[in-house]
Formats: sequence, structure tokens, C-alpha cells
Amino acid sequence: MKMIKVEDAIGSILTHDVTQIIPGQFKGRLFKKGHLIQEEDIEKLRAIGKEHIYVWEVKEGQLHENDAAIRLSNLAKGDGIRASDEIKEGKIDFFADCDGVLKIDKEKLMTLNSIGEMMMATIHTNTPLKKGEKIGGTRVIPLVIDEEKIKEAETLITDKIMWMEPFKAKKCLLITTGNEVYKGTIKDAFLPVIKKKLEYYGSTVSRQVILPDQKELIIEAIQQGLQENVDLIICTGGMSVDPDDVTPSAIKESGGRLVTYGSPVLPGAMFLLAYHGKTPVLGVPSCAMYSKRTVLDLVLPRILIDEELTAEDIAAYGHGGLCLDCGVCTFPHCSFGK
Ligand SMILES: Nc1nc2c(c(=O)[nH]1)N[C@H]1C(S)=C(S)[C@@H](COP(=O)(O)OP(=O)(O)OC[C@H]3O[C@@H](n4cnc5c(N)ncnc54)[C@H](O)[C@@H]3O)O[C@H]1N2
Ligand code: MOO
Repeated sequence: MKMIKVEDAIGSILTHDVTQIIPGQFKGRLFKKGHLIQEEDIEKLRAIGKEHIYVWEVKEGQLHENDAAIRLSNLAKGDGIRASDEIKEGKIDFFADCDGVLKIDKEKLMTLNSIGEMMMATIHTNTPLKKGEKIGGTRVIPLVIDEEKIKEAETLITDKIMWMEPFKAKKCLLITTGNEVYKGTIKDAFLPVIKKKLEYYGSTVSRQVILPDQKELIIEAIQQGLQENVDLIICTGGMSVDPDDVTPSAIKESGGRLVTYGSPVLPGAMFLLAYHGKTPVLGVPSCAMYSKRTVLDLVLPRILIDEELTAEDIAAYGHGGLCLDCGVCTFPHCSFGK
């Protein structure tokens, strides 16, 4: 690569995209990499402060930023991730190529970003996404990089850094508890909430049963759901400390394996998760009926990709487990659950 004065550049090929920024108005490409410089371009280059430009000279063992970005992109992106077709200013962007939950191997991302002269930035792991949403970007820092650096990354990172786990369409049994709801004193407000959240990710409530706060009836309903082979059971109401709050005991006594009763998430402290074999049973506290976002929004997407959650997964939610209940909710693109 050789530096020459812009006035001597007519007929030369640009080695990289040239960016123009007009504060508050424009940021973008003025000239594309590979552009053949014409006489009329000289004034435009001068106008954005360029007195010199680089002319490309290929040297053995070096990679142009665009070629290096392609190598990094191939290294990083796994199933369900699409890279941008065009490389702009040496950068490749990543997008979700299906509806699902984003997975980032944070250790490998750290390894790549610790090598130097290259970068990769992403959103958080476990973010539920719709097809087309942006996930991250990568580039190298210098215009040309020693190929050895890229080879080092390729040696250290043998598995993909990011991939999507697609949602599975699941059928859910909803067990709504509460004497007041059962008797009809209060109209059930949980079904529309659970239905909307499940349907957003392509799953459905196949059946709802409304029960009084009676442990034996709740146990029976759970066991019937398991016999019917539903994919998921959600119990609502009666999850806290009143004498009539029998739902946690019912789920525990229905058998299976308790992962947690209680979660470090607000709203959602009284959440319960258990498994009967591979079938998850969720105890969802009534805050999920009232608050826009709760522990259910963190856990449900992962349940719908068939991830088997552990007590450690739930404990890890503490850091970022407070929903700020913002006026305009931007979840999942906020600190909640990250
Ligand atoms: N002293 C304490 N009080 C509370 C605690 C606690 O630990 N100590 N926990 C709080 C938390 S956290 C939550 S969340 C709430 C409620 O939890 P529950 O799941 O036990 O809810 P319920 O008591 O059954 O009902 C609360 C409220 O919501 C109405 N409800 C319930 N289900 C329905 C439905 N399907 N449709 C319409 N309305 C429903 C119910 O009538 C009550 O008004 O507890 C805190 N308190
Ligand atoms: O389970 Mo309560 O959820 O923290 O509002």
C-alpha cells in the first residue's frame, strides 16, 4: 500500500471506503473501495479533508480489511445467523435468520477481542429475536492486517461464537388457580396474558383449566396434563405466602424435579420451575398478569427452544434481574435479564 497526494490520484483505485460525516445530517460512504478516481472526485476528497489517499499494493502475507472481515465472519457465525451481503467501511454485520433465542459463547468472544487488531461486538446472549434483527458486527482495526493474526484467531476459535436456537411450536396447559376466579367473583385476566406471550413466539395455550385453591385438584390437573402429553404446563396464582397459596406445594407434590422456588428477578420473586421428565412446569406469580415484563419474559423464550434450565441459570438472572418498568418498554433490548 502506497500513500499518494489526491491531485496525483486520478486513475488510481481506492483501497478502502471513504466516509463522509456531516454532523446531525449524514454519515455514510462517499466513495466505495475499488472506486476508480476521476478528476471531479479530487475536489470532493479535498472537501472532506483528504490530502492523501492510499493506493493498493498487495504484499505477501497481508490481508485487506474486507478480506479479513470475511474470515472473521466465517469464524464467528453459526446456524441461524446471516452476515450482511455488503461490506461497508470494512465491517460485516450479523442478523438473526430465524425467530429464536440468540446464543453467544462469551468466552470465545472474549478470546477473539483479546487478540488485538480485530473486534467483534454483539448484543447479549439469550436475547429472544425475530428474524432480521441485528445481532452484532465485526471488523479488523488496521486497513491491512498480517494474515498471521487472522490465523491465530482461527486456531484459538474452533467452534462458532454465535448462533440462533429456533423456537419450537409448543402446546401449553394453563392451570389458573384462585377461589375468587373459580367462583367467578373476579374475571380471569391471566389467559390473555399467557396466550399473547406464547403466541408471540409461535406456541399456543391448548387448554385452560380454572381451579380453586385446592392442592389435590391442582395436582390432579398437572398429572392429567402430563398424561395428555402437553409440552408445557403453566400454573398461575397462589404463588406467595397466604394460607390459600397452595400452588407451589401442589407443583412440588405432583412429583418431578424442583429446579427453584424463588428467583432473583423483580417482578418475579415468587416464580417456580420444575420438570416432569423433559416437561417444564412453571409456577407464575400474579405479577405476570399485571406488569409488562417479568421473570416469565426471561424464562419462556428459553423454555420454547427446549433449553433445560438449571438452578444456576436462574440464579444468574440476579445481575440485571431488576426491570425498571420504563414508560416506553424496549425489552428485550434493555438491561432486564442481561
Ligand atoms: N407478605 C407478602 N406478601 C406478598 C408476597 C410476599 O412474599 N409476602 N409476595 C408478593 C409477590 S412477589 C407477588 S407476585 C404477589 C402475588 O402473588 P400470587 O401469585 O400469590 O397471587 P395471588 O395472591 O393469588 O393473587 C394476587 C392478586 O391477583 C388476583 N388474581 C390472581 N389470579 C388472577 C386471575 N387469573 N385473574 C384475575 N385476577 C387474578 C387476585 O385476585 C389478587 O388480587 O404477592 C405479593 N405479596
Ligand atoms: O413474584 Mo412477585 O413477582 O416479585 O411481584
